[in-house]
Amino acid sequence: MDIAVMPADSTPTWWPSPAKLNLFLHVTGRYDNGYHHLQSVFQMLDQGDRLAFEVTDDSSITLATPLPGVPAQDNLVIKAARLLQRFTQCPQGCVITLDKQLPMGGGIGGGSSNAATTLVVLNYLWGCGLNDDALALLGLQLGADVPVFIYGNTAFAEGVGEQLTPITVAPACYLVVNPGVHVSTPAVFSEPELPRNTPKIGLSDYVFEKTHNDCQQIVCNRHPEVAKLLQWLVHYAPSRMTGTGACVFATFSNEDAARKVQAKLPANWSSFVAKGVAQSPLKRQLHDVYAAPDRH
Ligand SMILES: C[C@](O)(CO)[C@H](O)COP(=O)(O)OP(=O)(O)OC[C@H]1O[C@@H](n2ccc(N)nc2=O)[C@H](O)[C@@H]1O
Ligand SMILES: Nc1ncnc2c1ncn2[C@@H]1O[C@H](COP(=O)(O)OP(=O)(O)OP(=O)(O)O)[C@@H](O)[C@H]1O
Repeated sequence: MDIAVMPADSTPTWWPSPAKLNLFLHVTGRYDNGYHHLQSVFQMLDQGDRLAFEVTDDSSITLATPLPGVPAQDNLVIKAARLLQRFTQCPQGCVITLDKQLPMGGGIGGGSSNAATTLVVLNYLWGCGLNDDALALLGLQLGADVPVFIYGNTAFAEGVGEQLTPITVAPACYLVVNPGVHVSTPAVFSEPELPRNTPKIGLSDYVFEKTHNDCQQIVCNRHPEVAKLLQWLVHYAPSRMTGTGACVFATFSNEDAARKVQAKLPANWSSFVAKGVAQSPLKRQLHDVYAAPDRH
């Protein structure tokens, strides 16, 4: 899989829905409701899915491009649109087109990012007038990873992943590889052997080499293909699993180096190369739209 750079000027208007990586993931505790207290760096990427929205005068919300295996009412895009419509009592509806490029359930945030793009863009197109804080609170109802895509910054995260502070990390190009196994996020977080008391670090202490992913060992034990992929990749570059997997990323200083290793990958592992960005392409496009002199 090779993901094309998302165009910002094609017709219909496509809106980016970028992927993220968890550069590290420490589980530092557990809340009474079963959710875990995490520390992480969310790295925004310049690659991802894209969505288009056609506003309708009636209140119907339709997804023109259903995802195989995901009923429309469970699709986070539909859930996000309905949530915003209900919360703002918006009388309008929409037809949504989702161009799915990212592997699903890979720990790269596909569904959460789709939900965030839907909230951000419909807020604009429907003229709801909510600010990012309000949208992030709404998004949190859909998933712990939605707020970071609303704000759209590479960020140090705490809480369940919703307490976000922008962070500057070294520029890098990532080879993201999908080992092709499905890892259930709730299953990883309910594992008795999951380390749950990693000492907290400060934002300024973050160094890739001094951090880790607390979920990685458990996923490697349960899914040998992930362990095999990591062993293969670390031979070429610093590598780690993202989120609760199953995707793994290797870190390079430039695109050429990443593409050289991508060319050597065994054929059974799909992959894409992406640059780390400080601000998500969604936020950049939105900024341009709001800044345009002829916007209505
Ligand atoms: C692990 C990460 O991928 C890191 O980016 C995310 O925090 C997961 O975010 P997400 O997929 O949006 O997660 P949610 O849909 O909110 O939760 C899925 C499941 O993961 C577990 N979960 C999630 C986040 C968290 N801080 N603690 C948890 O224990 C819960 O069992 C929950 O039922
Ligand atoms: N628009 C969507 N895109 C992808 N998955 C969706 C979507 N809507 C609902 N889902 C469901 O959510 C599940 C998780 O998908 P997703 O791609 O968000 O996982 P992920 O990359 O592991 O996310 P995270 O890193 O946030 O945990 C899918 O298996 C699918 O059943």
